[in-house]
Amino acid sequence: MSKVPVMEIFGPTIQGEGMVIGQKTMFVRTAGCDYSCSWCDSAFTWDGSGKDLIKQMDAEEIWQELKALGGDGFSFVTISGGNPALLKNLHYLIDLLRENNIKVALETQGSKWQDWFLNIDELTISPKPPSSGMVTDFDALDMIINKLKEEVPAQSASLKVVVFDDHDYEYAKKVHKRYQEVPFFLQVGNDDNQTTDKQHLISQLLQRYEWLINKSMLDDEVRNVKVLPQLHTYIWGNKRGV
Ligand SMILES: C[S@@+](CC[C@H](N)C(=O)[O-])C[C@H]1O[C@@H](n2cnc3c(N)ncnc32)[C@H](O)[C@@H]1O
Ligand SMILES: Nc1nc2[nH]cc(C(=O)O)c2c(=O)[nH]1
Ligand code: SF4
Ligand SMILES: [Mg+2]
Repeated sequence: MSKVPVMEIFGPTIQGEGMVIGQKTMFVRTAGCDYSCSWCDSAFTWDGSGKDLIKQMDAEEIWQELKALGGDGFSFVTISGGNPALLKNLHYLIDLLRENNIKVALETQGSKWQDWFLNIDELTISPKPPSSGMVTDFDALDMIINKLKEEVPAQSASLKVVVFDDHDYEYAKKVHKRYQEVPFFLQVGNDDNQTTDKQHLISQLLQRYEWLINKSMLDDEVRNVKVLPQLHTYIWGNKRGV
């Protein structure tokens, strides 16, 4: 059977980000990423610090672990990473979840295509702004968005750009203009993803959220946008596995 590297399985919790924010969901976080964003809040999936936690698991083992944690109390699973789009054989898990009437969401940065994207109910593509230190391959992203447009209903995919500063905001606008027909989300960047001082973190994040709201509300060129925080950080701060 085909195995994939799993970093953590957790839940039930709320989806804290993007198009289905607030949704009760389980999470499967895969290991490994082709990027190394300066502010990655899940760097343990790729920087070596979490390597002892990685388990090679097949679809059935992951499903059993999800059920052991979530019992009968879930109908939604979110796959994140790292970049789960590096894993060609993830389709075994996606198919097994769907056979069990589970809706599947997946988070990826839009650097790599997999044919199984077409079987994801809620696909979030999160291209990375300049503050990440990464450079977007717009040829790859064009290809991904075009394929999705041809094959699946527009509502099931969305673009989510994390914004830390003015440069990131300009980048986000460029992405929105390029793919106007794709639902577009701006997300507040967390630039202090190590602190355990939750109250301080929340007040910082609220200020950043207000900044991002003000900026986009005053911008006539950005009309159809949803501006969101990372909701889970307001409840649990930088805690892992929530
Ligand atoms: C950890 S990534 C994993 C999935 C995929 N590699 C990606 O980046 O889309 C999940 C989401 O968290 C976002 N994220 C990571 N670090 C963040 C931070 N410090 N502040 C806000 N969002 C962050 C990413 O932009 C992405 O949308
Ligand atoms: N609650 C919760 N919501 C999330 N949405 C996206 C997450 C991620 O790390 O991909 C995430 C996460 O780690 N926790
Ligand atoms: S692409 Fe996602 S997982 Fe990879 S480094 Fe960037 S934020 Fe982290
Ligand atoms: Mg996260």
